[in-house]
Amino acid sequence: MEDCTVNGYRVSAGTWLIMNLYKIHHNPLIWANPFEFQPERFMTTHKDIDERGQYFELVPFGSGRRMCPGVSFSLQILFFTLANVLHWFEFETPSNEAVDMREALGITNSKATPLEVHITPRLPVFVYDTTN
Ligand code: HEM
Repeated sequence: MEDCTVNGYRVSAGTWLIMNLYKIHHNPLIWANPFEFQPERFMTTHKDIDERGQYFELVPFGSGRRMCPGVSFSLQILFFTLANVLHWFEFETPSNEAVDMREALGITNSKATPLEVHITPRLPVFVYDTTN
């Protein structure tokens, strides 16, 4: 290990660096309306961005040698679970009001207000019978 200079900043050997992912993921130079929940941006303006640590604008799993080893597992399970839940159930807010997508401050990302939803089966009843 040795001292180095990154972007004009002198960093002494042994310094602990903690990335501010919140700032990176809300950079208005990269993300238009960074505080708006716009998942469609990943199908339009940012459709070619990859979340596996190669594009430093979006690094939810970190990057490099210490990045999350659960990345492939997580991406498969997330899509699989979400697709299943949406296929099996209908989701509605109590009076069909819009979901408040504001965030609360914290180490992990959580909603500012609790999510209230009514969940109803959308398939014929016999499909949910796991004893068959
Ligand atoms: C959506 C789900 C997940 C997200 C967003 C996530 C995110 C992260 C992030 C940001 C790091 C730190 C990477 C770094 O220091 O650069 C990390 C580390 C780690 N993650 Fe995940 N993770 C997820 C799921 C999982 C799962 C399912 C597993 C295990 C089955 C896992 C195991 C680990 C381990 C062991 C580390 C430490 C790696 C190291 O320090 O060398 N993660 N994860």
